[in-house]
Amino acid sequence: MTLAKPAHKRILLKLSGEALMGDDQFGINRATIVRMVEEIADITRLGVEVAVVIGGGNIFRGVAGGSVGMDRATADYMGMLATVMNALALADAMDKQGLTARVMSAIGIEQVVEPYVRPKALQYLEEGKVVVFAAGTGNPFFTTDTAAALRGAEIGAELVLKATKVDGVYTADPAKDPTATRYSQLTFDEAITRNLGIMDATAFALCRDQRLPIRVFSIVKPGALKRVVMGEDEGTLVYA
Ligand SMILES: Nc1ncnc2c1ncn2[C@@H]1O[C@H](COP(=O)(O)OP(=O)(O)O)[C@@H](O)[C@H]1O
Ligand SMILES: O=c1ccn([C@@H]2O[C@H](COP(=O)(O)OP(=O)(O)O)[C@@H](O)[C@H]2O)c(=O)[nH]1
Repeated sequence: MTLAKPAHKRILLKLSGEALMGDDQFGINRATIVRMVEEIADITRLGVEVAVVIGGGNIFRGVAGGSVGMDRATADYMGMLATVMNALALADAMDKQGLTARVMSAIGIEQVVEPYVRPKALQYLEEGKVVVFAAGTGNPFFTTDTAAALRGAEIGAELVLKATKVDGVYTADPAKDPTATRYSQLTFDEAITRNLGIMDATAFALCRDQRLPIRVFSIVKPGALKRVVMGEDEGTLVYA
């Protein structure tokens, strides 16, 4: 008997901060993070090299009231710091479950986490460690979705996996339009011209130019991550 092999060798997983909240209003839900790490551990056991870009919406939303009227760039740096907190929580949960995780930050914060250095990140991945990219792109006016596209391209990932609360890309925001239907696949140009709000246009454009496909899938659905990695039809594929 031959064991099924994963369809991808190296992937970039984007976890939104909101994915860490579980059913809470904001912050990090321990049970949710543990379940997510179990799913990641499952795919690393298949030999898949995993890098993660983590969002910050869960923490940032809790303090966003204080950012009203603030300079946009300053608020964005607060958002980036929120992603660092999530990255530390995620890496801690990974270590507790027997994975070796390394956090790399796009902004200098050496006493807390090591800086992002591309060759070092590649080395960690080759060694089977999970690399968690914190602080997004390190620049205000960007999102962690764009950071996922950027880091995905830099590390030569075969696929960007965007784990969200919805199970794919819909014709309209399913949270607002109950008649919206899900695409099983669509091109980047279609996603951009139809202004489908699931990811920002900068992220889509970067992936399109680098011919780096994205699969949007549900983080809530057990086993979905593994099915995506095995090449099964799950969520929505966005391709060049
Ligand atoms: N066309 C669309 N298809 C699917 N989801 C969409 C679409 N437009 C907007 N969304 C919204 O995008 C969100 C998923 O993105 P995610 O990155 O997880 O959230 P956030 O950016 O708020 O952290 C969903 O909550 C969904 O309501
Ligand atoms: O390259 C980046 C990535 C993130 N952010 C800030 O960090 C916040 C949290 O990131 P994001 O909203 O992408 O997180 P998610 O929605 O995935 O939880 C954003 O709102 C931005 O303010 C930023 O300024 N530059």
